[in-house]
Amino acid sequence: MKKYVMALDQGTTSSRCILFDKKGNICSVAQKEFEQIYPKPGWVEHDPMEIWASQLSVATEAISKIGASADEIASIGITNQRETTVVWNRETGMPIYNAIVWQCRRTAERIDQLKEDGLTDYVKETTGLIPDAYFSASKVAWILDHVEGAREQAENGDLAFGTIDTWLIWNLTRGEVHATDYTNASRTMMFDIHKLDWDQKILDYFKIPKNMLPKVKPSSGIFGYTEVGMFGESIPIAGAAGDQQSALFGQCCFDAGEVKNTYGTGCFLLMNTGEKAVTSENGLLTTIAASADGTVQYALEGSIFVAGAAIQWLRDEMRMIRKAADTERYATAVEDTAGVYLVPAFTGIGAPYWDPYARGTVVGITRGCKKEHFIRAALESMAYQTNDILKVMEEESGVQIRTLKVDGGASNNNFLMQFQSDILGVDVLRPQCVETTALGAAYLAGIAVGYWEDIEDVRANWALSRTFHADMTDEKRRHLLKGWKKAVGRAFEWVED
Ligand SMILES: Nc1ncnc2c1ncn2[C@@H]1O[C@H](COP(=O)(O)OP(=O)(O)O)[C@@H](O)[C@H]1O
Ligand SMILES: O=P(O)(O)OC[C@H](O)CO
Repeated sequence: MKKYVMALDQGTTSSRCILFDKKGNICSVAQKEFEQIYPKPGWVEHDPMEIWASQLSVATEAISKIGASADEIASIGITNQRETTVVWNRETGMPIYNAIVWQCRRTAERIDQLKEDGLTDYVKETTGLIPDAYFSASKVAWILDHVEGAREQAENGDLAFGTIDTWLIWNLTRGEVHATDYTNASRTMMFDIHKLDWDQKILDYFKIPKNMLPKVKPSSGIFGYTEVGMFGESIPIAGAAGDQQSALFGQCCFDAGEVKNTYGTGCFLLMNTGEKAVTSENGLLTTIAASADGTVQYALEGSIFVAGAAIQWLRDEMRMIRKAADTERYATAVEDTAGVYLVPAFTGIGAPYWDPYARGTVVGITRGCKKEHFIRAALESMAYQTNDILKVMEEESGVQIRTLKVDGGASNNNFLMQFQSDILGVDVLRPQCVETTALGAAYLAGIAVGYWEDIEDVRANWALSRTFHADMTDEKRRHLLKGWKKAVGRAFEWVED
C-alpha cells in the first residue's frame, strides 16, 4: 500500500527530505547543511556533487528513520532553490564547474551590457523578468566563456544545462532524463513564459546552444523513474517546481489574488494571478505558478535576496548568536532598535529596487547601541523589505491584501511575525505546517499519481496555527517606515565605480 509521498527540498543552505502522509502530516524528515563557497566578494557557488550526495543521503535517511520501504512511497516531488545553474558533461555526468548560485553577482556587468544593448524591454516582455545577474542566463554564458573548451563542447552537444531540479532528476534517473518544469524554466531568463518555449533571440544573444537545454514539462506529471538500485524499488518522479512556486501551492493559494510570503535564506512574496500574466512597472517579476492540471497559471513575485541569511550571518560571521532561534530572545529584550536600521544588501538588493551594486549598510548607531538592538534590526529588516514589496503588489494587482500566509524557517520567529503584522497593518497567518515548500512538491507529485485526487482534496489539509494581529499606531508605523526608506537609500550604488 502507498503510505507516503516523498518531497526532496533542495534549498540554498540545506538539502531536506520529508515523507508526508495523506493528511499532509510530516512522518519523517532528514536534513543536511552543505558548504557555501565564496571565491570572491559577491560570488557564491555550491558543489553540485555535494548537493546530489546530500540530497540522496537525506532521502535514504528519511526512509530508514521510520522503517519505511520504497514500495510504500507513491511518488517523489522535487522542489529547489531556483536559478542556480549547473552545466555538466552528458557522457560522464560530471559538472564542468561549480554551481553558480542565484545570489552570485559575478555577471552584473554582463547584464549592464545587455541593458546598454537595448534588450531590457524584450527580456521583460518575453520572460517576465527584470534583467539581472540573479537569473540563470548570464550564469550559463559565464561558464561557457570561462571554462576551457566549454563552448566547443556545448556546440558539439556534449554539455547539459540544468537548474537544481534538472540536476536531481538527471541523477535520480542515472542520466536517463534531462527535464525541468515550467516554474523553473521561467526563472532562467531564457524562457518565453507566454509561448512556453525557449526563446531563440535570448539564446543567440548569450550564445547558448539550444541543445544544452532541458525539455520543459508541467509541474505535476511523470518526469521519470528512479533507478531501481537507488531505493530498492523504482519510484516515479511525478512533480517538480521551484521552491517559491511550490510554497505557493503548498499554502493552497490556488486562486487569483491569494498571497504567501516565505522567510528562508531569502524572502519571496508571491501572488497567484490566475491565467493572467500581470506585468509590473515597479520592480515585481511575472513568473509561472505551479498547477496540478497542466494549465498554466501566473504569479507576481517580489524577491528579497537576504532574509534568514542575515540571521546566519549574525551567527556565523558576527558570532552574536549561537542559533537562529535565539534572535527572538535578544529582540524582545529591548523596546526597539534604538534608531538602528540594518539593510542586508549583501548581494545587491532585489525587488522592488534592483540595484546589484547596493551593499549591506547599518545606520543610526549611537553610543548606547547594544547587540540586542543590532539583532532586532536584522529581524526587522525582513519585515520592512516585505512591506516595500507588498505595497507595490497591491498597487499593481489592484488587490488589497488583508491577510498574509507565511512559512519558511524564520516564520517560526514570533517577534518577527508580530512585527511583520504591525508594519503591514494586516493579519499574518502561520499554518501548522511551515514546511509548505516541501508540502507543495508532495502535493504536485501525489496528485499526478492519484495519491490525492485533486486540489480540493489537499485544500482540506491546510490548518492554521496562529494569527498575528496588527497592534501599532499609524503614527509609529509611519515614523519607522520613514527611517527605513532613508536607510535603504544609503545602501544604493555602493560598489559602482
Ligand atoms: N527562529 C528563527 N528566527 C529567525 N530566523 C530563523 C529562525 N529559524 C530559522 N531561521 C532562518 O531561516 C533560514 C532557514 O529557513 P529555511 O526555510 O530552511 O531556508 P532555505 O530553504 O532557504 O534553506 C535560515 O537562514 C535561518 O537563519
Ligand atoms: O533557498 P531559498 O528557500 O531561500 O529559495 C531560493 C530561491 O528559490 C531563489 O530564487
